[in-house]
Amino acid sequence: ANIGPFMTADVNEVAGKSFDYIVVGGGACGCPLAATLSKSYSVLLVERGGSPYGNHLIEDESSLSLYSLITNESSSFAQPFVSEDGVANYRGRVLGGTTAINGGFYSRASEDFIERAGWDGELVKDAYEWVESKVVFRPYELTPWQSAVKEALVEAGVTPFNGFTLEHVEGTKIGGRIFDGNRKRHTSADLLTLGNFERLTVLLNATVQNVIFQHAGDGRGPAARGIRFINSYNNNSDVYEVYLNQPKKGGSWGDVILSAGALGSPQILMLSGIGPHDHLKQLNISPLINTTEVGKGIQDNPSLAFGLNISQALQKQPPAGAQIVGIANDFRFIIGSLTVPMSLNTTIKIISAKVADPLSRGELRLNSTDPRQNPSVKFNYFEKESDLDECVQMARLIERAARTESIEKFLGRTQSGFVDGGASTEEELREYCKKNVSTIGHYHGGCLVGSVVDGDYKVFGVEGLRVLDGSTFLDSPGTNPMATLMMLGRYQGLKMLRDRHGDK
Ligand SMILES: Cc1cc2nc3c(=O)[nH]c(=O)nc-3n(C[C@H](O)[C@H](O)[C@H](O)COP(=O)(O)OP(=O)(O)OC[C@H]3O[C@@H](n4cnc5c(N)ncnc54)[C@H](O)[C@@H]3O)c2cc1C
Repeated sequence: ANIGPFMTADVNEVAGKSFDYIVVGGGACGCPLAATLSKSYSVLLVERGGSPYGNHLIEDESSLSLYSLITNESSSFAQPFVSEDGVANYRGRVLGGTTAINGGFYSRASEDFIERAGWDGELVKDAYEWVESKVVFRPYELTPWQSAVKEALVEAGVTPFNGFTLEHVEGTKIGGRIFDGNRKRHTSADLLTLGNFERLTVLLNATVQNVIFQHAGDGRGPAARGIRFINSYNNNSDVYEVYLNQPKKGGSWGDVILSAGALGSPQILMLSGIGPHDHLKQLNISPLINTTEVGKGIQDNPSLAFGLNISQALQKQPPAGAQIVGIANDFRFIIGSLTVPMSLNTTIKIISAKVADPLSRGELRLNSTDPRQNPSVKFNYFEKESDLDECVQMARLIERAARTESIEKFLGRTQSGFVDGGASTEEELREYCKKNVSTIGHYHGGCLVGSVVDGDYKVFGVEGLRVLDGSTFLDSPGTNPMATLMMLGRYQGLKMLRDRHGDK
């Protein structure tokens, strides 16, 4: 259902063909990028998963996170992975990427983030608005629970109350959502409908293995000329290729752009021979460029989830995302509440929060040369002592919010604290953080701007290859990242069109 004329899952329709641009990964960033480039050029978007359309586990807010009860590593649309730290996590494996499985809360980056990134403020604004015109909705009515959460956050000192805003401002706010008024999820895949159908091809169920390079021999680095991919879901070893179009006389080549996410893009670079050579040698991958920084700097925001003590009647309420979020303690903590599944027909209400700017960073390495398998990731939560100090303060904020009158009145019960009645000691909370650190999926980094890619997201040392997704971020933007990732796909697509038109 709803599969556009430009989508196919038949490899034979595209194998051996050439396109002006090849985008790898149809997630938050890849879809708006492919749609934008298709205005003037032929574009192939290759996605390892299937279509999100017609899948109620993706589309219905009342199925939020139900996938966590039924996933498997090799085929489900939410691919589970456990980091070496022992924390369970997910990555989208479907057109729409992680926007098809996330909490759906939408918030722009701060002006400060945009300035530090060196982006053009006007173009950023246009790009956000383009995204918002299609997939972002304002919750006109708060659910009774989210109303209580709003009161509780204000009572806990997360002030001022800012009403509805898409901006990253201190205090408590009603934010945008990718769930519409009928509680139906929209994903970044909807942005493809803003592209030019004549020039856009989307290939589903195809996992990209590596980039094909040509050695120009003119003193410049090797140049990307296409990609190799395999079928995601059958076990045959057939490998297919597609190529970049040869430019017309005097013209320039297009690019291969990796938008496979913080785990996928460093993985494909390494499988293409771009990474730390000593590591690639262990897997018998022929080295191309010794970029030791690939896979480095990957990071996740340490989070805590506090399960509220609720009645059996409330446990029957369906899953639901957040409408309210608090930005607390001088932007250091992001706090909100979700209703998440415990079993197929019961839910629990959690207050969860993340440390917004942790200092600890980790590393991604390959486990195998099979691109269908998860790479191994270690986030090194709390490697830096200050992140643990932050976690303790965040735990106290959560306890304070959980023990407000607003929450107790709504739930009709007194809430305890993380460790005891809510008066846990510093030492107890430190131990608690170490043992119970969790994630809200905002992991990023692995192909950082400045070390793996330049300011135009071009991979250092080679021609015609870019990375554009969360793997390029040093920090998670704003309240949460998807808004800025979708914006960036549009923004960078427009810049690439301008730069190339300028060439002509
Ligand atoms: C549980 C959870 C809840 C979240 N909640 C929110 C929220 O409420 N608000 C918010 O702003 N953010 C949220 N996020 C984060 C946000 O969704 C992600 O940061 C964002 O989607 C990442 O975008 P991306 O483009 O980097 O990667 P993705 O969106 O993950 O896209 C990568 C795409 O590449 C594809 N791919 C990977 N490897 C290959 C390959 N080899 N070949 C072909 N295709 C490939 C994948 O299948 C995927 O479609 C959440 C994340 C999680 C996990």
